[in-house]
Amino acid sequence: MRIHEIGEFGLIDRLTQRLQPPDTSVIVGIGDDAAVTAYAPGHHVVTTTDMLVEGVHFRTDTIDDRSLGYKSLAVSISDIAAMGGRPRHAVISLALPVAIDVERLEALYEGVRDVCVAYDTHVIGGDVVKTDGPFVISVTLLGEVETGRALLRSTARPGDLVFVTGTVGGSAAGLDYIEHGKGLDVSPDTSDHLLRCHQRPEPQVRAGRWLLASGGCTSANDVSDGLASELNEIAKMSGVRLVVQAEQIPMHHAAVSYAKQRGRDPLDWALFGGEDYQLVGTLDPAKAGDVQNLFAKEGLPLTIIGRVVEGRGVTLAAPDGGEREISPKGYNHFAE
Ligand SMILES: Nc1ncnc2c1ncn2[C@@H]1O[C@H](COP(=O)(O)OP(=O)(O)O)[C@@H](O)[C@H]1O
Ligand SMILES: Cc1ncc(C[n+]2csc(CCOP(=O)(O)OP(=O)(O)O)c2C)c(N)n1
Ligand SMILES: [Mg+2]
Ligand SMILES: [Mg+2]
Ligand SMILES: [Mg+2]
Repeated sequence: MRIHEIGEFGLIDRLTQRLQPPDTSVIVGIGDDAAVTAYAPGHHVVTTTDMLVEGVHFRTDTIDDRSLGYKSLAVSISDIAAMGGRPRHAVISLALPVAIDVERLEALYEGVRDVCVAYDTHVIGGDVVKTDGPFVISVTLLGEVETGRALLRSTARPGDLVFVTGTVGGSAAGLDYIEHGKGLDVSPDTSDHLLRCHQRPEPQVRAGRWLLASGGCTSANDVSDGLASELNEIAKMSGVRLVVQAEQIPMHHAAVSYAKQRGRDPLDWALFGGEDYQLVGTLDPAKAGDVQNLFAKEGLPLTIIGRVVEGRGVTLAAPDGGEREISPKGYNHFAE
């Protein structure tokens, strides 16, 4: 069905029908000039926004519409997780080429509902406009964090340990598989994992909440542009140098085995690929053991990959003792 058959308001009705009902934090939801929301006492509001543009962030051959809906919010939920917060309310704006099928947008909103249910988030409004350009999805997400407790990029200190949650490199491996992997003999387990990493990233809200609660996390950032870029952000904003051991960087065996089939170094995907939506940051060395025990008890993977020293920049150390500088190369929208 074409959008002109139901009009702007018909479309909004069809899409918002797919969302979960609002909770008591939504005082005025979809339907009025603006939404009114309540936040828990003793909390600050955490706000983040990101755009996804067809051709830049996705194509119809790289992701299905329902996963795209899921991922559109997941990338913003990840930023709230990196602040140690809880996601609460989302605003979604769509710039739509007039020929786009309504059914595609309905599938998109089923994915939006899936991720909202999984992360206890409510869509409280949005906007739809037509465009002669590409399909654009813009998400603004509001969350909450205990007053004065947000995890920052700027507070790592010499002596701290560097950690990363989960595994990295899987999303870039997934995109490579979509674009180049079809003729290769890749096991279903491997392709399932890589596709899931790229198309259905799971933002690390629980990890962020435990990092905050532990009192042992001295800085955090989420991995959207690649580990190299995110580590450099922490180093720059904290005025320190991070020394990372290459062989400690956690990569899933699916990404490692697929890289071998492609004749690629999986470490390049981990460092420079991006879209892993894991958390990277630093721990107070006196509390790092407790944080590791806590994460083990909660079944949340966390790996120590290096340490913080005086200076600036990021060093990658190899097992043979060799060291090289890791520039903030990664996904950069305006790189040459
Ligand atoms: N057009 C803009 N106007 C104002 N602030 C912006 C703009 N684009 C990005 N920022 C801010 O710059 C910072 C870094 O952005 P970005 O690298 O996109 O962060 P992230 O990778 O976590 O999404 C954020 O605080 C973001 O809000
Ligand atoms: C078709 C397609 N090409 C390339 C990519 C890879 N890619 C696009 S944007 C991006 C980085 C993350 O997006 P960005 O807008 O920089 O998010 P932010 O850092 O603001 O969170 C990556 C790795 C992709 N996902 N899909
Ligand atoms: Mg951003
Ligand atoms: Mg971020
Ligand atoms: Mg980016």
